Amino acid sequence: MHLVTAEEMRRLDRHTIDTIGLPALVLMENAGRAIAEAALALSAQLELRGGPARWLVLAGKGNNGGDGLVAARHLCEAGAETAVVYAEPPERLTGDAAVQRDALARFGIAASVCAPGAIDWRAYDGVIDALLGTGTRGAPREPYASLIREANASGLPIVAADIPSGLDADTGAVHEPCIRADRTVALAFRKRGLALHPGREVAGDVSVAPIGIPAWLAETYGVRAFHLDEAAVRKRLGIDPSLPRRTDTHKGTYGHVLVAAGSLPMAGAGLLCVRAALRAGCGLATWAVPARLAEPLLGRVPEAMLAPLADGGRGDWAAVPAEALAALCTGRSALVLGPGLGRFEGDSAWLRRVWEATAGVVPPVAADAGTAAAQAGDTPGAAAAAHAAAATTTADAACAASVAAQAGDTIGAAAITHAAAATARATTAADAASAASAPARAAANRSPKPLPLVLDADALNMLADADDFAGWVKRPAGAPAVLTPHPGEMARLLRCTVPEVQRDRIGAARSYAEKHGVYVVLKGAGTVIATPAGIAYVNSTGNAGMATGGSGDVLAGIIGSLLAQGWDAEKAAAFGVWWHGRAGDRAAEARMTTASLMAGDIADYL
Ligand SMILES: NC(=O)C1=CN([C@@H]2O[C@H](COP(=O)(O)OP(=O)(O)OC[C@H]3O[C@@H](n4cnc5c(N)ncnc54)[C@H](OP(=O)(O)O)[C@@H]3O)[C@@H](O)[C@H]2O)[C@@H](O)CC1
Ligand SMILES: [K+]
Repeated sequence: MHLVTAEEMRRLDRHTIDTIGLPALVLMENAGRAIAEAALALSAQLELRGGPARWLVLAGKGNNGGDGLVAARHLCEAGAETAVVYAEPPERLTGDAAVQRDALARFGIAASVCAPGAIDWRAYDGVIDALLGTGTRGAPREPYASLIREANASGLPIVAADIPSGLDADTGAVHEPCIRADRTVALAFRKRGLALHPGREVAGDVSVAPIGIPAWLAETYGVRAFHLDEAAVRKRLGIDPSLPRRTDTHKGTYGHVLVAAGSLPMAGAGLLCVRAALRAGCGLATWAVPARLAEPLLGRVPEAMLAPLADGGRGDWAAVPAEALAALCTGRSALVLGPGLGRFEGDSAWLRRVWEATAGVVPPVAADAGTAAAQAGDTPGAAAAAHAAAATTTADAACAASVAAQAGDTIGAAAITHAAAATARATTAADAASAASAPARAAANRSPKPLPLVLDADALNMLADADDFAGWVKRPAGAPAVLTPHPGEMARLLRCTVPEVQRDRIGAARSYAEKHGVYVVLKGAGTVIATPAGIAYVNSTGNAGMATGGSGDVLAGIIGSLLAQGWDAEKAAAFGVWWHGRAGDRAAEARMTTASLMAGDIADYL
């Protein structure tokens, strides 16, 4: 379940050898035996030409090579025809690998030193790659490089010892050349590079073989990265993926998510997000949209409630005051903000107001009455009143009034009626503002209730453009923020390049999460979830068919829904990602090709 770096692995090895007292040769013996067993299991599945399986072991000069030599002995003992090719003259092997070299010679196993083009690959049924392991630095040099290329070109099944040779064990970067394995037997712990893209694509089926290094040692040494598979979901996160429910529950038990998403050109993003939220189990979902979208969207998701926000007839968010949205948060248990939102003038400051309102902060009342009304909006009525005060048309004021009415805020509704009437009488906005400001000021004395927040898509771009983000209020424990960037958005947030993000995805997500006290879901093959405490998960589910428009909107809806159900952010983000990928896999299985997958299918297979 743990994912280790090469350096962490070295420390765990050393502790086992020096402190626990297990000789390194015992670990190597266990490693080699596990590799041989994986090879034999593979031969049993292959259609061999009658006789015993013929295995070729490619051995490097380090301990990875030593593992391969042990595997050769065990294969031989099990009756397989086995040969060894050393990448370098065997005299260069030292320490435990040299012990294995000598034992192998006494066993009578055929061994030779590689020479370009000398191997007749047709004489074998499979290859054990024991050339390079966690001691690799940079791209394989000659003669390793040629051996790797030839092995790949042979078309033979390859079992890699620990990692495919040429893979960066820490980052998942694939050097040129790199072994393309059918199976990888990870020794003691899965190396990070086996879980991260593109490394996991060259590793084939990965199994983890215990070799004598105790699993608990990883905790002792502070290993804080995890492979997110079903075992981790059950054991580490403590979640039963069937999400059983008690019978004596009702819709109020499962939270109420507010989704603020969609604009005229991207209304579908909101549709996908809110549908996914409902499929992910929240009791109620309200979909806040620019008012112009409300009518065309009526009935599209009958299970969700629509909350139109006065938009000056634009169909986007540019004219929707942050306070009007913040006001809708009252009585809701999580907010998802971003899918299909679009960008507009001053949107970073707009986002800050939503951020602070959902973190439970009331901005200081400004001197100007109109601004005060706009900023004090911590209850539906007050904010809607502020909105009405700012409204220049009767229609907008009426829309704001309906928000207040929906929220059941009678003071606010009265203020709005007043403000709307003022607007209708074509008096100035200042008149309307003063009508609204009294209840707004009264409301300012009541603190808004904080709630969890999911930021996706353009909300992340707004955040990236906020030069003052480091100074934004820290979120209280019950109101975490989960950010769901793709690599481009992550690069904008970190102010670096996409290749820099992709080179170290765990490092990128983790550094941002720790620095800003947020949860980061860095999307892409092997989605990384990082917590403010420095824990990271690398997801194992999902497929390339999910690289399609709307897939991220579905994920944001799932995570928001789980947060609304009261899950803590680490569980909501990690399980949400795993579930999203799992649903994508199930949806892909139902089609002829992953290429046919659409984001809506993912929501349907939750
Ligand atoms: N107790 C333990 O430690 C256990 C370890 N175990 C096993 O040991 C593995 C780690 O072993 P390791 O540390 O010896 O390193 P390994 O990967 O075999 O290679 C190092 C050699 O490669 C060379 N080399 C480096 N880069 C290169 C390049 N680009 N191109 C070409 N050559 C390159 C480098 O030579 P140098 O450059 O230093 O001259 C050095 O000689 C680990 O993955 C697991 O399989 C298990 O048995 C369990 C117990
Ligand atoms: K290897």
